[in-house]
Amino acid sequence: MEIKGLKLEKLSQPKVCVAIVAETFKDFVSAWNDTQCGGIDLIEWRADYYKDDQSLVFDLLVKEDRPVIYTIRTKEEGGQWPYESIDYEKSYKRAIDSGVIDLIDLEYKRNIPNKKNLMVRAKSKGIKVIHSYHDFSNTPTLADGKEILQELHIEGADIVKLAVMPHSKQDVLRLLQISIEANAQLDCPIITMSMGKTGALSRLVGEWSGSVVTFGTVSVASAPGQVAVKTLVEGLETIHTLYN
Ligand SMILES: O=C1C[C@@](O)(C(=O)O)C[C@@H](O)[C@@H]1O
Repeated sequence: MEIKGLKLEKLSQPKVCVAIVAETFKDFVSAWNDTQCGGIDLIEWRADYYKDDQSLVFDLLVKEDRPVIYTIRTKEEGGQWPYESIDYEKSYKRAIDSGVIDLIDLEYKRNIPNKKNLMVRAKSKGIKVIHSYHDFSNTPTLADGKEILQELHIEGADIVKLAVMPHSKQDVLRLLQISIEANAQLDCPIITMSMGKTGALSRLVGEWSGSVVTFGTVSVASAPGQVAVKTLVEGLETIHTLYN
C-alpha cells in the first residue's frame, strides 16, 4: 500500500508516526513544528484533544507532505471525546471532505453511527481507513486477538490496528504472536502494540512481528509506553540491518 509516496509493506521497517495531541491551534502549530525533526514518516492528528476551530488545522495541513491520519479517540479507548457527542460523525465527515487527510482511524468497539457510510465516503476520496481496537486493561488470548483483527478487516478496513495493555512479559509475547499469525493470515497491513513500559519492546520489532507503523513521541505521548522518536528510529534501523 502506498500513501503520498510512503510505502506500508508487510515485514519491512515500520514507519514512524507521531500523534499531535494539542488542545489549541497555537499548541498544534508548535507540536507540528516539533515533528519536523526528521525520522517521522506520518503524523496523526488526535482531534479528540482539540478544542479550537478545526478549519485552522485543515488550512495548515495543506502544507504537509507526509500522510496525515485523522483520529477521534473516545474516553473508553484512551481518548478525550465523550462518545455520546453528536459531533462525532460530523467531524469525520468534515475531515474526509477537507482534502488534506490521507487516513482516518475509526474505533471498532464504539458503535459509531453510520460507520459503514463513513468508510465508503472516505474510500471514495482515496482516503484509507484504519480500523482499530484498544484495550487499556488487558491483552486478549491468542484466539481472541486474531479474531478481533480478522473482524476489523471484514468490516471493511484497509489497515487494522490492535493496541492492548500487558500485565506481564508473557502478555507482550502473546501480542507479538497474535501479530505474527494475523499478519500471515490477513491480506491487509496490520499495526499492533503492547502499551506501557512493559510493552515498549513491541514498538520496535514490527519488521519481525509484522506491524507496519509504530507510534513514537517528540513531546507529549498519546499513549503509555511510546518511545522517543530518536531512540525508536535507531532501534528500527538496527533491527532492519539484522534482516537485510
Ligand atoms: O491507536 C493508536 C496507537 C496508540 O494508542 C499507541 O499505543 O501508540 C496511540 C494513538 O494515538 C493511536 O491512535
